[in-house]
Amino acid sequence: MMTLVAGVDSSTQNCKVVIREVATGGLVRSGRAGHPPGTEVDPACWWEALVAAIADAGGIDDVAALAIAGQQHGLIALDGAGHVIRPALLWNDTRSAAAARDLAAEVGAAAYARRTGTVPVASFTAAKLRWLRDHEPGNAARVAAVALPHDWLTWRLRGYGPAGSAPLGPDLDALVTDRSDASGTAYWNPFTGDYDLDLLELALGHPAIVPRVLGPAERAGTVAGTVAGASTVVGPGAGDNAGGALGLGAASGDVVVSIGTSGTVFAVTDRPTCDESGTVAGFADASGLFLPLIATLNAARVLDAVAGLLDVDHDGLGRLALEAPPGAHGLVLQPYFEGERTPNLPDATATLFGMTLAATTRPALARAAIEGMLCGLADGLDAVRGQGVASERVLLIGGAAQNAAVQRIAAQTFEPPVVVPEPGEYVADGAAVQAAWVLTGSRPRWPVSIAAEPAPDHQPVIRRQYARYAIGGRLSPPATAP
Ligand SMILES: Nc1ncnc2c1ncn2[C@@H]1O[C@H](COP(=O)(O)OP(=O)(O)O)[C@@H](O)[C@H]1O
Ligand SMILES: O=C(CO)[C@@H](O)[C@H](O)COP(=O)(O)O
Repeated sequence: MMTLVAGVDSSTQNCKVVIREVATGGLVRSGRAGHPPGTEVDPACWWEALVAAIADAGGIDDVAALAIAGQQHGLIALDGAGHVIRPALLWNDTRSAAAARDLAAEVGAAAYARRTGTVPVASFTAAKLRWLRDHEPGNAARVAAVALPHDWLTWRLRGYGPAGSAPLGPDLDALVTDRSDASGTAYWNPFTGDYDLDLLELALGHPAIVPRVLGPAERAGTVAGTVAGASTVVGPGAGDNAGGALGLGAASGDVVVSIGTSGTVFAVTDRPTCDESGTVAGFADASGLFLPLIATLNAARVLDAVAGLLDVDHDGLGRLALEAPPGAHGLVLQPYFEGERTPNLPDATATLFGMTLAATTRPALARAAIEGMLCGLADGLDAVRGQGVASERVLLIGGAAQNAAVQRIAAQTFEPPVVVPEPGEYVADGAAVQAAWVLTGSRPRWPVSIAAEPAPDHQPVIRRQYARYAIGGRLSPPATAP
């Protein structure tokens, strides 16, 4: 009989479940369910989506182990009885920008980076705790424990929750997490592997329980009968980007560029990084190593918005974009629709530059949208490379990576060769890899095939034009002059 494992990606827009065979990695079943929009979400919606996505995947009664990866940084504040105090503040909620600046100023940016590998920006959990202390002191005073989305879902799945609504009750000491998600809190130290609880207290104003950090293949427990039998082993889970790296089996020389709700650029390294400018976050990965990363707030949804404006679907947007030449006749979209995190401009809005009569066409706008989104990621790639990370190839994943025009324009924007793994849910796959690792004690190396390798076609005009309109300065000089 096949031994099956499940991996979950509780991402910003959806919950996705894959069920794979341990021996081969073959996909057996999958499911998904939607999440509500917005940057403030009741975690109960994520629990409902998890239950629905598991049901959509045919249930997990025949699954031997499961792990949950999820969107990073989101603040789930719990009271002493295990109740969620207020809707979670997500990674892309920028109301905590001033709180992040305050924390960085109080500790000193360089000292903060040396203690956590990161300098606070609005996305990080510590900044959200400080915002809570400053704006909702009554709620802040009630905080007994702080969890991230994947920690809380893992706790719920194991049977914990508010008294009366969960079989094992509100045991806050049973909360667990992993290194990768702990490293996104800005109160965990990737150099020592310990929490820096003075920083949590500085942010929140008082101590709180934090999830115990498990190793990459440590058991979190078992499912206690809510959606499955009692024998399904549960892994520690991971932040979604670390999950993606695990699912791809990213190795030295691979830089992953993910174009989902967030845009991210990251690589697995054997040494932690410490960027005192705060551009590159010095995260941990899900295999015991490290994950230097930059994230942008404006990625696939830039294309969703411009496709909507042009009244075309994603393929139509791609077709239009390829009708315009590289550089889109000088039209540049600086795509800060949601503010921006890299560069750190939380209050910015999007701007269209270079409008001439020749450039004011549907094809030029479609291309400018794709180029602008990719230029933000290319600047991030330079910053990651600036931390000494090798970049022999770019692995392009995430919803928008399936778009043929995005693939082709990526090969015109990034300098390293671009490869596109076969369409898949690599974050959920990484969680499934972890589940198999926890179950068997050895990390599986399931094959990942490459679906496309767009021909190298670097077009310096794209980044040169974009850089002309940069606000907040370039993140770092390009690796070679355009
Ligand atoms: N062919 C496509 N071209 C461009 N964008 C796409 C395409 N397919 C999906 N998307 C977009 O990708 C996003 C979802 O990507 P995904 O990586 O699943 O995101 P997340 O994990 O952040 O929820 C959505 O905004 C969706 O509209
Ligand atoms: O904030 C970050 C990484 O630091 C984001 O990457 C979130 O983890 C959300 O990811 P998606 O939902 O876009 O996959």
